[in-house]
Amino acid sequence: MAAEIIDGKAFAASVREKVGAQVATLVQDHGLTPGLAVVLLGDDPASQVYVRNKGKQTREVGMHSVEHRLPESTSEEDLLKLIDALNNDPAIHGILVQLPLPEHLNSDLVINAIDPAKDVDGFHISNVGLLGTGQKSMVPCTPLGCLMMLRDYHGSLSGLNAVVVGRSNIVGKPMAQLLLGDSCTVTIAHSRTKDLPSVVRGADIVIAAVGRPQMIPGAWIKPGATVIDVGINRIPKEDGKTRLVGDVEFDSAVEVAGAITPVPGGVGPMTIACLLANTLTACCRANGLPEPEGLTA
Ligand SMILES: Nc1nc(=O)c2c([nH]1)NC[C@@H]1CN(c3ccc(C(=O)N[C@@H](CCC(=O)O)C(=O)O)cc3)C=[N+]21
Repeated sequence: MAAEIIDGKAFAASVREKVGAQVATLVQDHGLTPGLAVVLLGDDPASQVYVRNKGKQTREVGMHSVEHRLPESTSEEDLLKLIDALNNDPAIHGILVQLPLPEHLNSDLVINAIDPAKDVDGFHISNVGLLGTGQKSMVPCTPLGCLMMLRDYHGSLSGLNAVVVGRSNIVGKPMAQLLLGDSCTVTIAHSRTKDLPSVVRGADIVIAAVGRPQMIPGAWIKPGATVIDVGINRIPKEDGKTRLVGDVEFDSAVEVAGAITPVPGGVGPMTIACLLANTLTACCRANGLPEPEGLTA
């Protein structure tokens, strides 16, 4: 029997609706408008895709949106100056510096220059440490979106075997922390993992975040497992155009899994919705207000 399709696009719309409602309350009751600043250097194609949808959605939920597009050649000094200005701007509650940064910049240094309270990507070393020790933090958007969909589908995740394929700082590692926080038994697999198919076959939950198109076939999936496909890969079609595929071979996996997220329309839209949720959270915390409901980890 074919898997249930987890509709990330619809789920993201419901998250944005919640965000929008709580933003309206903030504006009305407290005269506060959450503000998000996105800093983009150069013209990385993946980042372009992301920015296109993001600015529009930020305004749609009633937030203040600022975009800083800088040349690829921007110096570290100039970028740090901009971050410092945004850190000190009371109208800005969230700062996102698009990754990857150009080669000549040290991304660790740049990310760690962001005020951790405004680090809506959750990439600052303080937020990484807080998440790793189970303390209140800003949680990276993609793993947060995956967690929301998993909780919605399963109810409790307690005791489930979760395999995260991919060990990046932006998805794999924080995803593993969140699943551990929800009492999953977590395995982080990667390119050097021995017998990856059998590791994946042990999973009740598979998080595919390797960045290799259609790498995980249905034959690796345990029947009935939940498959969350984080990959967004553009591959050529026969007609010379391109199409988006995930890290999972959808057509075979959908026949075996119990539930699966599609690409596009799965994790991607949830990432942007969670960025808006994090901006709202940052605004509430900055003003000593209660955490937004149903939008944090
Ligand atoms: N600091 C930082 N944080 C990020 O979160 C970040 C980043 N840098 N750099 C670039 C990547 C890329 N990324 C995407 C998010 C959503 C979609 C998305 O919504 N995709 C749609 C498809 C869009 C299309 O049709 O092309 C979908 O999956 O359905 C795509 C890509 C966030 N990124």
